Amino acid sequence: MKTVAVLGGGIGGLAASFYLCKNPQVAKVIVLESSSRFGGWLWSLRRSDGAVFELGPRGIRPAGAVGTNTLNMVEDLGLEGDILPVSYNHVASKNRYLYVNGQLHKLPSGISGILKTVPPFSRPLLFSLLTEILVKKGREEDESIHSFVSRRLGKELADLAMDSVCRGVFAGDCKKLSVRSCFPWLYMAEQQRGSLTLGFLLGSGSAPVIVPGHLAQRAKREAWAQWSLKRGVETLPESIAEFLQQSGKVELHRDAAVRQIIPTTSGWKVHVEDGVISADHIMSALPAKALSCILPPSCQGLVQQLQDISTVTVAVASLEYEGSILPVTGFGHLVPSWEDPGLLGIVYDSVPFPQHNRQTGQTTRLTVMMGGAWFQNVFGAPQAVSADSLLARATEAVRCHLGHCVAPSWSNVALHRDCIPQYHLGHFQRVDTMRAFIKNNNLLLSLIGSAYDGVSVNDVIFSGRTAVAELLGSGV
Ligand SMILES: Cc1cc2nc3c(=O)[nH]c(=O)nc-3n(C[C@H](O)[C@H](O)[C@H](O)COP(=O)(O)OP(=O)(O)OC[C@H]3O[C@@H](n4cnc5c(N)ncnc54)[C@H](O)[C@@H]3O)c2cc1C
Ligand SMILES: C=CC1=C(C)c2cc3[nH]c(cc4nc(cc5[nH]c(cc1n2)c(C)c5CCC(=O)O)C(CCC(=O)O)=C4C)c(C)c3C=C
Repeated sequence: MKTVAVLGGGIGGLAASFYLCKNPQVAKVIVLESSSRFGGWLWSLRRSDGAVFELGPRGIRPAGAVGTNTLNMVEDLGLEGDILPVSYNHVASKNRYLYVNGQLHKLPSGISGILKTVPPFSRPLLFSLLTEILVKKGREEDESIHSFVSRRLGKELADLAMDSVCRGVFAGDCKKLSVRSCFPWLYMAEQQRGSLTLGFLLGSGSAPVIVPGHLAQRAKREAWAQWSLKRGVETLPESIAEFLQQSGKVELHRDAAVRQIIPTTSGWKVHVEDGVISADHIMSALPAKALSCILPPSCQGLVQQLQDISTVTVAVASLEYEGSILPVTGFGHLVPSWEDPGLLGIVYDSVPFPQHNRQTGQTTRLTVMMGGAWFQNVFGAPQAVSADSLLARATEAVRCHLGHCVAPSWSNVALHRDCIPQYHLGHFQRVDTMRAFIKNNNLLLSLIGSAYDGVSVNDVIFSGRTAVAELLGSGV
């Protein structure tokens, strides 16, 4: 019977513990989290008047195997009654904007959208998609997202669309991010079908098969594009923690920073501030740098690779306005890096999730996100930036982009240091090298969380499930 130490109580560590806990081969799970709360970046600021402001993820996509897997977990936790779905027909799914040349532009959607020229683009999307079929397959093992999309679909789509999408998923620079690691389905479509258009039409890659439960079937039937929970997405880690607590098999430790881990002949010694814990196996759901700092010198090969995975800092300004202030309606808008490097975009939170508005009176909730890969250049060192200057920058963006000059009635600024890993060129090799090091040195260690195999909440939960299946050799 195994004792497994799970390092990190973000959604990755909690998801791994959830799957471990359900497996009869596991006797005990010890979760060690350095901060005073579980959930990591899943963080919902709840006000006493009922308003909810998401400081991290705000909507989770149900699509694909990883989306189905998360919904199965949500159903298992009994959270079905708390779900807030947003369907593909909802205005928040249909209307997404780019802020280009000082104006908001609705992105093309539906068949008619790809047939005509829609500004800021200079030709119909269909033209780029058809000519793409004739483009030769790339020969590089990896390529930046910008280079890949320029080569296949043209520089305009790379500069406008992909530049913005990378800021809205990785807060990152598409000229540095790896297409193979950030968008594996794009890479696979070219590899297997020789074209993104054909890959999209005919399918490519081999997705794992996850049997959908009732909730995932409902999501498909009702065509959900994304979902949240009544009291915010933080309800998910809270419910997992409650489930783990009730299992009787799991010890949950907050304020328990792991200082060092040392391999022994049969497992590990895990050093925390006030003692040492023995474990047969470690699942690390820590940020890559945090893991690199606690490994012993004998793991130098692993330490260097972990340190090479960089991260970026994002400032999140949550703003509440009285009344309905938006000139357009939709999910929000993204800003390409050449338009304004420091301002990533604005999410119109009250459009997809009006249920999170204050219960009395009409309000508009917005989130302005700033920094990312451009943080240092635009704002300077994160530790020296004041919340007031970030708030001023955020309200200025609302004035400039949305034409609303009145100050917000409530605001909150959060600085998320090193919150999102950057899968730069060669990331897949780094991850392969690390896993080979672990295998060759017989280390009883699994690497999970956003640093390796995908940054979305779904990917991170799935990484926990995969690690447990690999450890215990069975379905979970
Ligand atoms: C602003 C923002 C918006 C996002 N939006 C979306 C979105 O819309 N959709 C989506 O799918 N994803 C989104 N994401 C991404 C997603 O939220 C993250 O990738 C995911 O939550 C990462 O989970 P994790 O468990 O891997 O890491 P983390 O949440 O970073 O958890 C790691 C944990 O380890 C702990 N820790 C660190 N060092 C130690 C130590 N020495 N000992 C013990 N514990 C330690 C930390 O305190 C933390 O709790 C967003 C992220 C951010 C920051
Ligand atoms: C720190 C990372 C992120 C920032 C900054 C961010 C800002 C931001 N995002 C949107 C719009 C969308 N984001 C979507 C999904 C999504 N966003 C992030 C991270 C950040 N977003 C992640 C990790 C994901 C999950 C991606 C996945 O594969 O599931 C979506 C949904 C995507 C879709 O349905 O196609 C939208 C839309 C804006 C406007 C914004 C503003 C700065």
